[in-house]
Amino acid sequence: MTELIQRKLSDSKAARWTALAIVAFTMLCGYFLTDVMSPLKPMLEEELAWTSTDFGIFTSAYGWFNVFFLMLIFGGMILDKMGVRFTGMGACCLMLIGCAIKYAAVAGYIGAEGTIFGWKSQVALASLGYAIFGVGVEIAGITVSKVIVKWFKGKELALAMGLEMATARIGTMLAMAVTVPFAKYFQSVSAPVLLCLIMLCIGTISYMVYIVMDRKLEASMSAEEEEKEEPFRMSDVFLIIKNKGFWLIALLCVLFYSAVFPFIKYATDLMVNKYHVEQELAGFIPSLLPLGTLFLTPFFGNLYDRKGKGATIMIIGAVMLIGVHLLFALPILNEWWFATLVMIVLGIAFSLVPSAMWPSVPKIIPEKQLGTAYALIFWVQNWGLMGVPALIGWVLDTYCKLDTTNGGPAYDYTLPMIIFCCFGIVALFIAVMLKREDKKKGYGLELPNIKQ
Ligand SMILES: C[C@H](N)C(=O)N[C@@H](CCCCN)C(=O)O
Repeated sequence: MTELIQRKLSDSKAARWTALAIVAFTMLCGYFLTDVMSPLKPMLEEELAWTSTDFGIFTSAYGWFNVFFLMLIFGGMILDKMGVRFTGMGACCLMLIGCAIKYAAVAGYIGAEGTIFGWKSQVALASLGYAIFGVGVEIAGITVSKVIVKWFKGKELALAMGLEMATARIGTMLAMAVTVPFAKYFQSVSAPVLLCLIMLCIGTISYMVYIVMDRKLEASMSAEEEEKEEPFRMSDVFLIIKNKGFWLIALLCVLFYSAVFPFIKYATDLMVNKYHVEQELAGFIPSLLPLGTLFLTPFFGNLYDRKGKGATIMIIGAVMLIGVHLLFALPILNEWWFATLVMIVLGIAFSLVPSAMWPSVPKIIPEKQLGTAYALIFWVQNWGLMGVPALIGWVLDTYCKLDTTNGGPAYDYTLPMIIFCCFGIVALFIAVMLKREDKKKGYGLELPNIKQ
């Protein structure tokens, strides 16, 4: 007797890891452009006469449309209604359009003279481009999360998410490492943005290849499986926001990421002011952080897949975060090697929490609502990513300025570090509540992701 066993495409190891590699590459290209302008700040000031305020306006533009126009939330709903193929391509197009506008502005093809709303036209147009790109890359982020759940649910879900984050962080590291030499080689501050545009085109082509795989995956799913998938309804949004577990994850996300991403923006300055590291070498110590997460995020993801303990991993990460910021705040061991050790511990914490947090969302929210749920979490997180750097900047200017003999600005970083530490304390409290909620509701956060 022959038994017909229908195998889904995602049951093939080669197929699902190939799908992951393709979409992770698209994210690498997106993360590259996200951070490409940071190392260029001095060149923008010298060559294009940008001020720090111009740079601040430009940097904050990333979140404008996502936060104030709720573009991310609409993106999540479109994702759940229209699927990963349509939304992913839409996100790639937005990234391309945004990057093209940004390049045209920085290269001086548009807005070279005059002002818009009192801002230099060039700054305003580059910001507009970055704001459009910000919508694209964030929607791409939630789409790729849903893609990974589609292929890896019940399998190596956390490892796959960890590898995707690690690949994306290569984009961040490339931005830090190659941008300035590239701009200097071509003697043009806009050359790295053009490189990003080319990379984004390749990233978009790579997503088109994924679309072909996605069609094949769906064709390989049994009719029964497809029928089980009910369509997304607007009322589902209320089901998500009524879910306590969802809010605990969203709060943990905004608190945790607010204590890491904005900290990185000030970390070089902290190394100079507190640990007396030379300006030229000061960026090296914070750069260890993304480097460490490259290896550790997939490692902890794999651990979560096989052994479980997701809620416990998040608690440990939050405890480490508190310890790190406390050590940076205390007036002890103001030595570069001590700062390096503490930064390595932060790298471990920054691998622990994301490796457990993102793969835990599908355990709390049904798959058909996942796009909207990830979008809502990103939206809450974007408030922190936008507001906290501004808060720390204001605190530094208002309360932490020191008198110097050489006339240059110097800061006492104790208060900002205490603020970061407080985010960690509240994050720990939320992580403990999440573990209790998991026990009550049986989400399975402490269980392995791989079903035997
Ligand atoms: C900045 C962005 N909103 C974000 O949170 N990115 C996360 C990765 C989230 C996707 C997980 N599949 C990050 O840690 O970079």
